[in-house]
Amino acid sequence: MIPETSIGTGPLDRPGSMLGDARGSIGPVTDPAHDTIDASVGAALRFLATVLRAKSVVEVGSGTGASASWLLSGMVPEGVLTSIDVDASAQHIAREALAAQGVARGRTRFIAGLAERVLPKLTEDAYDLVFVDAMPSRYPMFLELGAPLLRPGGAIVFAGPVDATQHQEPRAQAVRELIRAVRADESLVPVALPVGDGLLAIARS
Ligand SMILES: C[S@@+](CC[C@H](N)C(=O)[O-])C[C@H]1O[C@@H](n2cnc3c(N)ncnc32)[C@H](O)[C@@H]1O
Repeated sequence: MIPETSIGTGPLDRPGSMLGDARGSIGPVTDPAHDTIDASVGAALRFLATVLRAKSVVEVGSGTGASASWLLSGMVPEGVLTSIDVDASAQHIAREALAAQGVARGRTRFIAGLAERVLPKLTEDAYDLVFVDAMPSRYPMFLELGAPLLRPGGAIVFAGPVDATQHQEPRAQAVRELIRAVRADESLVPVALPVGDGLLAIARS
C-alpha cells in the first residue's frame, strides 16, 4: 500500500525526492473555467480506467473529488489514485467525499502541492493513466511532465475544450502549443473526445 503523502512528510516515488517545497511560494490557484467534471466526462474516465485495467493513476486537480471518484470506479480494486492539488482544503473535502462513498483510504494518495513540482518526483514508466484537470495554460508543461510517467500503452487525458479558437490568449496559445507537441511526438496517439467540455486523450505507444 502506498502511504498518503502530504507536503514535507516523506519521500515520493523517486528515491531521495522530498515534497518539502512542493507547494511553492504562491497560494491556492483556482481555475474558474470549470469547477468539476460532469457525468459524461466521468463516464469516459471510468471507461478509460477500465480498458487500461488501471492500477496506478495520477490526477492533476483533485478539486472536491468528482473525477477521483469516477477514476477509482474504473480502476482495479487494488488500484491507487495519486491525486495532486495545490489546494489542501479542497483535497480535504475530496477525501471526506470518497470516504462517504466507501472508498478505502489506502486507495488514494493525496499530495498537496503544485503539479509542476510534484510530477517530476513520480516514477517514470509506472502509471497507466494521467488525468489533467487544472490550469489549461500549463497543459503543454503537464504533457512534458506527465507523458514520461506513462507505461507503454498508457494514456494522458486533458480536460476541457482543446479548440484554440474558443479561447483568448494566452490559453489559446497554450492549446496550440499542446497540439503542436502531441503532433511532433510520433509515440503519442491522440483523440479528441466530444464529451462534456471535451477531453483530449493521448495514448503512449
Ligand atoms: C477544475 S478543478 C478540478 C476539479 C476536479 N477534477 C473534479 O472533477 O472535481 C482544478 C483544481 O486544480 C487545482 N490547481 C490549479 N492549479 C494547479 C497546479 N498548478 N497544481 C496543482 N493543482 C492545481 C485547483 O486548486 C483546483 O482544485
